[in-house]
Amino acid sequence: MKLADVLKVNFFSKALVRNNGIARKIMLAVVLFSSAVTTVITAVELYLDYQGDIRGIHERVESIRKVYLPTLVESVWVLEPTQIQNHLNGLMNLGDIEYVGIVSDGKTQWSAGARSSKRQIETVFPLNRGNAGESVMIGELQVVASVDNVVSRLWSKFIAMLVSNAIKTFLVTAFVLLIFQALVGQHLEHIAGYLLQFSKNVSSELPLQLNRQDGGRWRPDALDHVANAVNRMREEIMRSGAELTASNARLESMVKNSPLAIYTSDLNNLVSSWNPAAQRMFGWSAEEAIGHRVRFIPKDKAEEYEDIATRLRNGESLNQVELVRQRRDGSVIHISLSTAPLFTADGQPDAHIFLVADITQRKLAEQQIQFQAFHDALTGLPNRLLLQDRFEQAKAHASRANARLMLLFLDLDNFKSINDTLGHDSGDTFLQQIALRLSACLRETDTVSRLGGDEFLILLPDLAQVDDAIPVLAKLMEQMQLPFDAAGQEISTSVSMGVTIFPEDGTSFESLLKKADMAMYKAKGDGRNTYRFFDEAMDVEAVEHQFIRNGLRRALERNEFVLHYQPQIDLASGAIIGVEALIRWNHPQLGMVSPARFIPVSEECGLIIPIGDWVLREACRQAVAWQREGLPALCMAVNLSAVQFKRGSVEQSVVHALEETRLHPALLELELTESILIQNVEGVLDCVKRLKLLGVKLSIDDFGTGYSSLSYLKRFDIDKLKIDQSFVRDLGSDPDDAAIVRAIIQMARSLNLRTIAEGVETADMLHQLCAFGCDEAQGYYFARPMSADAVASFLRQAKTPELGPVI
Ligand SMILES: Nc1nc2c(ncn2[C@@H]2O[C@H](COP(=O)(O)O[C@H]3[C@@H](O)[C@H](n4cnc5c(=O)[nH]c(N)nc54)O[C@@H]3COP(=O)(O)O)[C@@H](O)[C@H]2O)c(=O)[nH]1
Repeated sequence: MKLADVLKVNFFSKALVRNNGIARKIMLAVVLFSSAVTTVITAVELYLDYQGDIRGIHERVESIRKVYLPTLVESVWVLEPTQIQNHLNGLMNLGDIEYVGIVSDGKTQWSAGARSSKRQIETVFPLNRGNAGESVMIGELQVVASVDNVVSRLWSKFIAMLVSNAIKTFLVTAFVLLIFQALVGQHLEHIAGYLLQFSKNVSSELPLQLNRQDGGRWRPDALDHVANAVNRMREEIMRSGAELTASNARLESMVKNSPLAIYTSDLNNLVSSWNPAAQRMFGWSAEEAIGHRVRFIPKDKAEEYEDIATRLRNGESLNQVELVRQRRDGSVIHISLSTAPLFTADGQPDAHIFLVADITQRKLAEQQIQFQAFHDALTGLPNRLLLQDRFEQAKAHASRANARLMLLFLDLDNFKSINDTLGHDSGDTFLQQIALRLSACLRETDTVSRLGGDEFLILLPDLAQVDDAIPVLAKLMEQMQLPFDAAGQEISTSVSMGVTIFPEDGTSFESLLKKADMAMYKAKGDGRNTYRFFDEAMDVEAVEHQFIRNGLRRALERNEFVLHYQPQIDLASGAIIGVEALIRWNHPQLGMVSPARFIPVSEECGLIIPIGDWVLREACRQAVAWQREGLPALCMAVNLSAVQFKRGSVEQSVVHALEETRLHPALLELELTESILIQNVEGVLDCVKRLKLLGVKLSIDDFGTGYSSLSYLKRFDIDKLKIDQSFVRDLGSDPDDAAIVRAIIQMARSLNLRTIAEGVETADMLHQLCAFGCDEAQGYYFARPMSADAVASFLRQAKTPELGPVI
């Protein structure tokens, strides 16, 4: 815009002044400054003028003294009134003199003019005349000068100056404004317009160009600097804007693709944003959720929700709080919630952000793990941990109520053989049925748990007295004997049960459990299918049991076992035809320990397998050793445990022992118990057949105490029956025992089996046995079990005591 164009603009146009604060301020500043300066200068000028005018008056009055006074004095001396009056009139011509008068003798004698002005300067000159060398005062001259004219003149001058200065100020102001508008204002407006446009459309605006020619003497000037700064700012904003856009896009993508549900709500809990994961997690779409309160609080969680809402209102943040919510379809979802308040620019909370992870799977897994941690996987029954927990609760209650608790330790009597016979799957089904039946026998407040294998533990709480539980025990025993159906197979079983009572038998779970276990073993030992209450004697047995169990493995490693041998006599010839190998444990502290004490323990813990192998090898080795010493070949009888048949490989052990020692198989006799032959009949039968094929002999130990079935004697191809010493012991006194012994011998003869009587202690017994036709005998009457060396000596002496006219 050129100056000419600017001049076309009305000074007081909207653009220039009315809506232009800067212009107004410039105008005001120029006016005020100019006015102030003008006023000061004018005042000084007027003051100096005033001083000059007053000084002029005084000079004129002074000129009267010098010029007019001598003439006037002469005129007054000679009293020439006309001349005096002319003088006075002449004085009136002097400027600003408005009155002159001559006062003599106290009276104004002559005067000219009048005192009319408001402001006056009055001067009095004495009229002195020399006369005869003396100065005589003949009157005085009063001169009054008016100051009004001076003031009036100055006032006019002031007005003129004011007007001229006002015009000058106005013109200068207008000029300054025009110059400002031309040089600055229009460009500022242009910059303002540009920035306005830029703010509306940041990305598409070109750089700022000022509407003026480039170059010039004083360039670059402030406007160029402003324009450059605006352009730099534009670039910075565009760069930041691009970064912000990219960052926003990233953030939006993150929120959109986040596996976490992310949503925000205002302070009234109205949802303000809702990402796709929130839709997937809760079932409400963004359209349905935004602007509403999402109803995902289950009814029973209202209180918990209120608590959280209060904490949020108080500005708290929550970090990974685990909660239960419900989806749109009402299904339950477990979530981990983190939330924090959001703030406005001035720091006021105005919303909340929520980050939610779906932890349903994890929670279910945790519940599953929790369940598994406290339950038995096969039967679903509580496990030992849970039972212990319930025991502790019941104990606390019983202590307060002075009541009793009962702990029952159940063990199935024949589960091992059921498992072996029917297979593990059927065994598992069977255990599940046991669990169901046990649970059905009990109250809701009782707890049945499975310890593992075929062991169950039952807690009966709140018993007023022990007798109250007797019907429960009887019912359990009875129910367990009813047949079970496992995978289409009917199975019969029974249980042995040990019972302990709180507080009589102990107060801690561990001690009651241990004692119940002992009582259960006692029940087993007493023939199974029964229950036993714990008593202190069991405790002693159990301690010893544990002591022996702990020492058994070490005994094998340290060669603490030895074999003793008891001779077996042929009653027809009186010759020693064999020995029975009987194991002993040479215990470092207990001395020689009887097999009756440790064999059952070794059977229980499985160590009977390596021990049995050792016995076989050692017995065979000794038999060969005696032969090598030149002693007669003896038949070596070795006891086999049922456990060796069940868990070990008897056949392999026998083969190894025979191969290793080169003992003739016909000189090895294996003593089996009846119980071995009735378990897993087919398996044992095969094994026994193979053993027979090897050429070894088989005898049935303790015959008469078990099933005494004739059929298996035929099937298993048994060679000899060993009549149990319990019948032999009272042979002379108990006719029943005598009848049994005779019947066994007769039956054996009819089956072509040999018989041997064990526990023969007296000659009477021997004679009676001979009379019944018994083939062989063994007992203290002939010899006690003895060491290998003692047997050798015994054989060498070949001294069989009083066999008499043996048969
Ligand atoms: N599986 C294995 N069992 C074994 C082994 N060695 C022994 N045993 C079994 O231990 C039980 C106890 O045996 P033990 O203390 O050796 O008693 C035997 C004899 O000492 C005893 N006996 C012999 N004659 C008499 C007698 O006149 N009176 C009397 N009171 N006792 C006598 O009898 C036991 C022999 O019994 P048995 O085996 O039935 O012939 C015992 O059951 C042994 O079987 C082993 O190595 N493995």
